[in-house]
Amino acid sequence: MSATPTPLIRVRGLTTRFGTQVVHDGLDLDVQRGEILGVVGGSGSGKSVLMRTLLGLLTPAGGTIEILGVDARADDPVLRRHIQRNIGVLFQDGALFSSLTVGENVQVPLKEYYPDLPDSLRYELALLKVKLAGLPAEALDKLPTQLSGGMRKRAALARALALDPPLLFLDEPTAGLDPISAAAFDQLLRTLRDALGLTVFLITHDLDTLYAICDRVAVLADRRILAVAPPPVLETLDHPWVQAYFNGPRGRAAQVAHQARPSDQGRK
Ligand SMILES: Nc1ncnc2c1ncn2[C@@H]1O[C@H](COP(=O)(O)OP(=O)(O)OP(=O)(O)O)[C@@H](O)[C@H]1O
Repeated sequence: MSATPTPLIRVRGLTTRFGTQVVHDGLDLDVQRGEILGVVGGSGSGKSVLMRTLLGLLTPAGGTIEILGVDARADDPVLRRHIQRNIGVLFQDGALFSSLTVGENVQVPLKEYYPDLPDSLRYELALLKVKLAGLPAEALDKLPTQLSGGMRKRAALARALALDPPLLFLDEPTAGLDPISAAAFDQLLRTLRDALGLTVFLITHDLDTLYAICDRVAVLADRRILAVAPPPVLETLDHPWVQAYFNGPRGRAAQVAHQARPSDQGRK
């Protein structure tokens, strides 16, 4: 009998609400080790609330959340710190400290978790992460305002990778990027996943991203996860939002573009 692999994220019966507004109602989700899981859903369907709840920034009304095999709702600071130490997060706006250089931004988590690390080593580690995120070494001494939007995303990614987390959360990383920068960012994520064995929870509206790099896509609709499957399977799902999203004009264009790029197929 073969053992079923333990998912890196396991959510059961999650309920979240703000006052009388129910955002999630009995939501279940598994994210498997090593996969890039895309999360899609209409505006206001609760994608960001889900991510913030998984990160422990919002308290749900009910349900269980396990992250890296640990009960993420346990009232235990040691467990909470273990989870925080092992996840990287890239919020939608990048959320870099504007008064710190890119290098100093990347060093923030290193300082927090390894305060005794010599400055020179911390600097070298920050440089490594900046290069890993595809930025030139010169970016290290720049302020976020001195970078383009795409470079800022990469700087935020470098900071998210500072502690070599096995699990990465990204909220719309390609929002606001031009199509070329967005495609380059997608490729970077895929390369990092392949090289570092990362598991990625990725909220996106970007259909190109879904087809180019996501192994599976979770559809958030009607307050729960309606389905989790590769995009070609979701295209056939009989649900009005899913049909409008995957088989609308933009969805069709992404499908055609994906079919024209056979290199995308081999990575699944
Ligand atoms: N802090 C909050 N207080 C009250 N309501 C909130 C709060 N955060 C989110 N909501 C509500 O929860 C619902 C889900 O919001 P959420 O930001 O998760 O949507 P989303 O799916 O990420 O949308 P989008 O794609 O537009 O970013 C919305 O109705 C929103 O107004």
